[in-house]
Amino acid sequence: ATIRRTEPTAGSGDSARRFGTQRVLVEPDAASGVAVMKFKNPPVNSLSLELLTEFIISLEKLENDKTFRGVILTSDCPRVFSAGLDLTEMCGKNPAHYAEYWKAVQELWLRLYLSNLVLIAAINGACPAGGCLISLTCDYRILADNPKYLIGLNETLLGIVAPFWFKDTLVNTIGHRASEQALQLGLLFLPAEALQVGLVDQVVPEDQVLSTALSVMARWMAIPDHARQLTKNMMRKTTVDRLVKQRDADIQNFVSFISRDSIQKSLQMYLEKLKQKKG
Ligand SMILES: CCC/C=C/C(=O)SCCNC(=O)CCNC(=O)[C@H](O)C(C)(C)COP(=O)([O-])OP(=O)([O-])OC[C@H]1O[C@@H](n2cnc3c(N)ncnc32)[C@H](O)[C@@H]1OP(=O)([O-])[O-]
Repeated sequence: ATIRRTEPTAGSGDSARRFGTQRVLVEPDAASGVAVMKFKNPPVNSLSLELLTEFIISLEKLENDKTFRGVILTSDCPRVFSAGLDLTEMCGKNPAHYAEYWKAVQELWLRLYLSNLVLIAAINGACPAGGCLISLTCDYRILADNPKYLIGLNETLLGIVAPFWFKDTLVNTIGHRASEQALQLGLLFLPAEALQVGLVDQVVPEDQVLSTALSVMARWMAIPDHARQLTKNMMRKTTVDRLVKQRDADIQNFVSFISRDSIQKSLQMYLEKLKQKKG
């Protein structure tokens, strides 16, 4: 059954009113059935446990509200869509924390990848690693044309390995050979390169990212939901089932990998490098 929450929703006739949480702003438009969801976890929208949790709650709320058929994911932070998984959640913590964190990452991916909603990523900033993964779960990706807005699964550059379901999501989008290179080299693509390899569907001037997302959304919304949803399910369910079948093993695997001294050292060095870069 659908649980209605107390905050005003577009269904209550208050379509201009924002709702959401501290780190996930939701701008609903009841008339069109589209909500814009903006990540607001400054400075770089790293996917902390809090952001993941709030993201899952906001998504569930929209999924349960029949008013909404489409969601545009974008960033409220200037220049960054999302810096990916929060390195501080994976560094210097205990195994129980790593397990809880990883479960939340899995949960978000599982919900996004098979969402009944039309999801469009309006990528208005840098989009590495986990940020790229989120965009890859969407049905369509639009990237702002700015040479600073690199996108890709760069995990190997940090000395870590993208899990098999990150890999599957990439392979489903750009194919096996391109993924093989992109993953091993930890490639971060410039907008034109991302477009060429099929990592994004459109590159547009920065000030047109959201308006383009809205017009693309109109096209997707013109398709009967039922047929579109079943088709999406047909395309993606096998990939999702692979993780569902071995969720616990995947958590164990992550915990033992991330707890290794050598991995902790590389992550700490990477974080240090990020901090020094600032000065
Ligand atoms: C098996 C696991 C799979 C892993 C998947 C992943 O997603 S792994 C993730 C892989 N992700 C990456 O490789 C991306 C790493 N990040 C970047 O490349 C850049 O931050 C940027 C291009 C996103 C933005 O550039 P910019 O010049 O606008 O910003 P800036 O660089 O000056 O940073 C500002 C502050 O944010 C901090 N911080 C940054 N990222 C993270 C993070 N993920 N987490 C936590 N903190 C992070 C940074 O230290 C600094 O902190 P300070 O000094 O204020 O205390």
